[in-house]
Amino acid sequence: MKLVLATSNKGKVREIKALYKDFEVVPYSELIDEFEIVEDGKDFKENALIKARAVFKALDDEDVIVLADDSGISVDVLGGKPGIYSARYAGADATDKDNLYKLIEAIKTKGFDSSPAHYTAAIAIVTKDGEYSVHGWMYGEAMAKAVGDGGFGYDPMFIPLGYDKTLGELDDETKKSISHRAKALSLAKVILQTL
Ligand SMILES: O=c1[nH]c(=O)c2ncn([C@@H]3O[C@H](COP(=O)(O)OP(=O)(O)OP(=O)(O)O)[C@@H](O)[C@H]3O)c2[nH]1
Ligand SMILES: [Mg+2]
Repeated sequence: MKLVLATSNKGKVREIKALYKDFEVVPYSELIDEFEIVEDGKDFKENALIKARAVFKALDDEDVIVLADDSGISVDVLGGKPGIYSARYAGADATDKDNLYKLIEAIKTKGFDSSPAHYTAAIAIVTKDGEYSVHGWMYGEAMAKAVGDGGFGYDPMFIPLGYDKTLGELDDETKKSISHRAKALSLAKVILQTL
C-alpha cells in the first residue's frame, strides 16, 4: 500500500519508514512542491488532521492515502509547555537546536535540574472515504542538559521512563520500541489494514 506522508520533518520520515517497512512510504515533497501549512488547531489531533487534509487536497488524487504526524513534548514544571508549540518554541524559524536549548534554559530558570515530561504523537489518516486519528505517548524525564546526538529535536534531553540514558544516547531500535510515534503508528496500522 502506498502511503503519502504530510510532513517536512526528515526525522519523522526516517522513523515512519523504519516502522512501516511493509508500506510504500513517500514524503509528499517527492510528489509536489512543499508548501506552508498553517497549524492553527487547538490540539495535536486537529493539527495532524489539518496537515493530512491539506496534502490530500493538494495531491488531487482520489486514490491516495495521506498520513500526518503532529507531535511535541510537554514538561510538567512548565505547566505542559511547549506542547503543540514544540516546533516553534524558540520562534517561527527556530531550529531543533534552538528549541532544545530554550527548553533546557526554561527548566533551569524554574530552578530544576529535570522535570517529569511526556511526548505526544497524533497520527491522522485522510482518504477519499474518511478521516481517522490515533494517539501515542511516551513518559519520562526532561533533563536540563543535552547528552548524545541520536534521534532528533528534544531527544538529547529526554530520558524515557525505565532507562538511564537520553534518547540522544539510546539507539534507534530502542526508540522504535517505546516511542509515542511507534505506539500511535501501531494503532494506525490497524486502521490502514482495513482500507
Ligand atoms: O526530540 C524529539 N523526538 C521526537 O520523537 C519528537 N516528536 C516530536 N518532536 C518535536 O515536536 C515538534 C513537532 O512539531 P510538528 O509536529 O509540527 O512537526 P514539524 O513542524 O517538525 O514537521 P511537520 O510534520 O509539521 O511538517 C518538533 O519540534 C519536534 O522536534 C520530537 N522531538
Ligand atoms: Mg509542523
